[in-house]
Amino acid sequence: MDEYDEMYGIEDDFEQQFADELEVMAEMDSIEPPYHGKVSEFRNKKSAPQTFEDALMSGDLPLRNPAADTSALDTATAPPCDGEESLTPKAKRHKQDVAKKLQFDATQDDGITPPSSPEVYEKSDRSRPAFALSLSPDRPQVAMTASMLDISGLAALQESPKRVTTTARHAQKRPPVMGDYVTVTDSMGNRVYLSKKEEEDDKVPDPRFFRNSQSALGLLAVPIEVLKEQVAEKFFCLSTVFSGIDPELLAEEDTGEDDDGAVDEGSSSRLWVDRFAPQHYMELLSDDFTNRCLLKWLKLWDTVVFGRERKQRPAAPEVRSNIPNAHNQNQAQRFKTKSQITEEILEAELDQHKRPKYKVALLSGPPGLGKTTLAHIIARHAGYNVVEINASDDRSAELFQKRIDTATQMKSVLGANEKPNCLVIDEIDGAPSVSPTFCLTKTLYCFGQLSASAMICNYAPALRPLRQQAFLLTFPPTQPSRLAQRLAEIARRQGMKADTGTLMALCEKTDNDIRSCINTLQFLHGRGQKQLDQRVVSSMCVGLKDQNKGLFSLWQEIFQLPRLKRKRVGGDVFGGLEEVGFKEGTQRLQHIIHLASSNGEHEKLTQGLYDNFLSMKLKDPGLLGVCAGLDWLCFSDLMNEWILHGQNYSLMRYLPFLPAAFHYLFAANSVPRISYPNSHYEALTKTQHTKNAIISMLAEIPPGIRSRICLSTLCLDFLSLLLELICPRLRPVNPQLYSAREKQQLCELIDTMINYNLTYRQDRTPEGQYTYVLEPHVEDVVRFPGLPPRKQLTYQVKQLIARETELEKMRRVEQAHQKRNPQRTEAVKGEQQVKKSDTKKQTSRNHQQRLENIVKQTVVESKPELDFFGRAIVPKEKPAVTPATGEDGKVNGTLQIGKAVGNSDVWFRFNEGVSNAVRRNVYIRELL
Ligand SMILES: Nc1ncnc2c1ncn2[C@@H]1O[C@H](COP(=O)(O)OP(=O)(O)OP(=O)(O)O)[C@@H](O)[C@H]1O
Repeated sequence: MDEYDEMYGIEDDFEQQFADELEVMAEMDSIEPPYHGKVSEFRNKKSAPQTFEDALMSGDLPLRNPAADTSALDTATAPPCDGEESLTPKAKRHKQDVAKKLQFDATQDDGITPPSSPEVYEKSDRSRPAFALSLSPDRPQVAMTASMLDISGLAALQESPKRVTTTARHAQKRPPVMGDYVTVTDSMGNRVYLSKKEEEDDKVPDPRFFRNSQSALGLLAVPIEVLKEQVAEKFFCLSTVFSGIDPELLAEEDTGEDDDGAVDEGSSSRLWVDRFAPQHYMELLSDDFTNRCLLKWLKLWDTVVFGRERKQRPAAPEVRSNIPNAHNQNQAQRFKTKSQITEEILEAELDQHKRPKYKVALLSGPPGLGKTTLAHIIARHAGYNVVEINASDDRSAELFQKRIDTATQMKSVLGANEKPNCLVIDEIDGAPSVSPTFCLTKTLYCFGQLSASAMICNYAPALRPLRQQAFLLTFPPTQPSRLAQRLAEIARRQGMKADTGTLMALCEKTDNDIRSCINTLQFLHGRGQKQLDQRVVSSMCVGLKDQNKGLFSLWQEIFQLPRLKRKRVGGDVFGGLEEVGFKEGTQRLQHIIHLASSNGEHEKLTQGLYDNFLSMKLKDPGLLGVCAGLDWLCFSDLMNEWILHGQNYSLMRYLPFLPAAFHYLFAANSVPRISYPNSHYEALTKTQHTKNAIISMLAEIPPGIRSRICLSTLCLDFLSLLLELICPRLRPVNPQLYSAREKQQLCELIDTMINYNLTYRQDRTPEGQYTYVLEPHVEDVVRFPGLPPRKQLTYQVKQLIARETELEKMRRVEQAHQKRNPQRTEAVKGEQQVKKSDTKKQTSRNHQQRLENIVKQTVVESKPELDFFGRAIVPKEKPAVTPATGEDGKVNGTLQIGKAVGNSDVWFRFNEGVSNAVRRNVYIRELL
């Protein structure tokens, strides 16, 4: 308890307050040998009395094993010495007790209180530190081990390599303003503060002890570094247990030294892929062109992100000077390298905001080539803060979108991360299917000026829309020589011996997968394999991530003999297995089965085999191979059916044998030309189309007929005959000109067509010609494509049939309607007639009015009738009729024009002129 506490009567209840924490920390450390005591045990244990001389001696004594030397220090109270390791926290003593028990009389029984701080963390061969403590010049100087003075955390200093001296000269009544100090209370209760002075020491102090003693808050009994190491060790032990690597062997490995002779303990437990991961651009193994392109694309953002103007690329003068004329310039333009073209595209395509046209870069390629590593290194290299999202982690589109928004719209404002973000979306092919397309497409338009984005994926069809908007970079395989060189370096640093040939074989085995190669090396090293040879590598079963080849390469491998064995196999497709020998044959079989099973797309694979096997170069005049292949296809089809019907998926293991059989039947030396299989899709579409046509035809057939035909009967027996029936010989003239027999034939045709729900519909060909097609289009069901129909009706006949069919349908509908509702029909008929007559009257009235007007306006000039010689003819006497004169004395027009015009039921108007219209004789009686 210090002065402050004494003044205010505050009890030092640290132990009570933090008892639980101390307990937990003590338990955590209790597993560490050799101290197993818990805090509670220490609390209950009374420290053995220790004389000051003892303490002095123990401080000056060379370090001993406390177990062996129990006399010097009680095990419970003694600080851990070299040769022992204890992380167990010891009970913290009340400072007051310590102070009170601290006697400077050598004869006093009350010894120095054992240190409360247990921080002895690791084995050390450092000499035990000691303090020279002088209270006052007139008192004898005393030297004591730090372990004896456990005051205010001083105990921690005991492990410090630095020697700390406190002298009475520095004894002050108040705590010194500067520097560290020790508080000392004598038996009289006087408290003084002693400044601490460090003695020179050659050894560099371990920062963790230093920190713990001086700047730590004392919240942790064990420094965080030690805890981290312990966690790392435990994690490593667990990971090795799960991965099957003997931890003891790896422990051995951990003690091994690299060429520098020093081993970083933390790094020994790490995976080699992490340990030897490249840190700089120059350490990348990926193709230089790809690296440069990505860097260049990222640098395009510099103008908007960092405000740096882009340097204009100087023209290549030497190239130009070498080109004498325009023709050669054109040639040079034409023969630009791929890198030149891509770089020019990258330079040219900036939008109006000076941003690259493609806002995202999409890196694709087989696994383990270092795509993610490249994205990280390039982004860091270009001055960005890398924000990585693993798209396969977020299975919902919303979450994925949220993460992207956070990464693109937020920016760290603290510390070293105060840089613009570069969003790296790893495994984008594993994102929820809608996410990549929609979320990212959306994001592309929202991209602020602070973000660029790189996406890493393998191959996924879901990414097709995204590919159109992204700067695409396809990773070529890593060069085996470069990879082997890197592997050799890693092996050398780990003390493994491996020649280049072996490492090249490893590269080939893993398809140049960096991750797989390094992991294999570590695995072999962990098993104690310090010398690698080809035999070891070839006998290894190397696990590869996503090792499935594309369908095309798979078909190619099936139809092509492996390169090494080509000469020996020859062209005999049946004798291949015998000739190459059982072993090689088995290997090929295994290889193809493995490829087919890892691909998983059995259906598509089989379709490819089916579509392509006949176009292979076969030396098989008897077609025995073809028959065998078809047998295998049937077998596979049946198997598939059984699997799906019976849900017996254990049979699926037999499916990859079909590709293996095809390999032995049809594989040849030449490179096969494989086309993507679409016959199945075409057949499926056609079947669907045909079914739809038949179903729509059957749907409208009257029940009386429908009951006698079903789908299969219609297709197999009936339809071809029906199509013959509906093509009678009809003259392409007006049906009114048909003879009675022809009319009868037409009636029957219309009847048949309606009964089988067939008609002709006008259509337009792509060339723009009008034509009539049968509706539903059932002709395709029974006719082979490309063959002309046996009988063909003319356009006019089809038009006639279509029209008559429609009319007949309407008539039938009306009849049916009438039959169903005769009274209502009568009433409607009556109404219609009344309406008709009304309309007629109305019409005639209108006409009458118009005619009357015309008649009124007509001025009939009465000219005297003249004879041949121009003499007036005297009219014969007529019966005396009172001339109907109007009130105005004019002669009535009706009388003069006659009844025919004014009051007749029939009237016409004559239009002068010429007409080419078809003329017909119309009798008045027909009009009445
Ligand atoms: N030049 C190199 N030297 C050593 N190790 C490397 C090198 N390049 C990559 N690696 C290591 O290889 C491993 C695979 O790299 P990375 O994850 O970048 O590949 P990837 O192409 O993204 O693979 P995936 O498609 O499976 O995600 C990483 O652990 C990385 O540390």
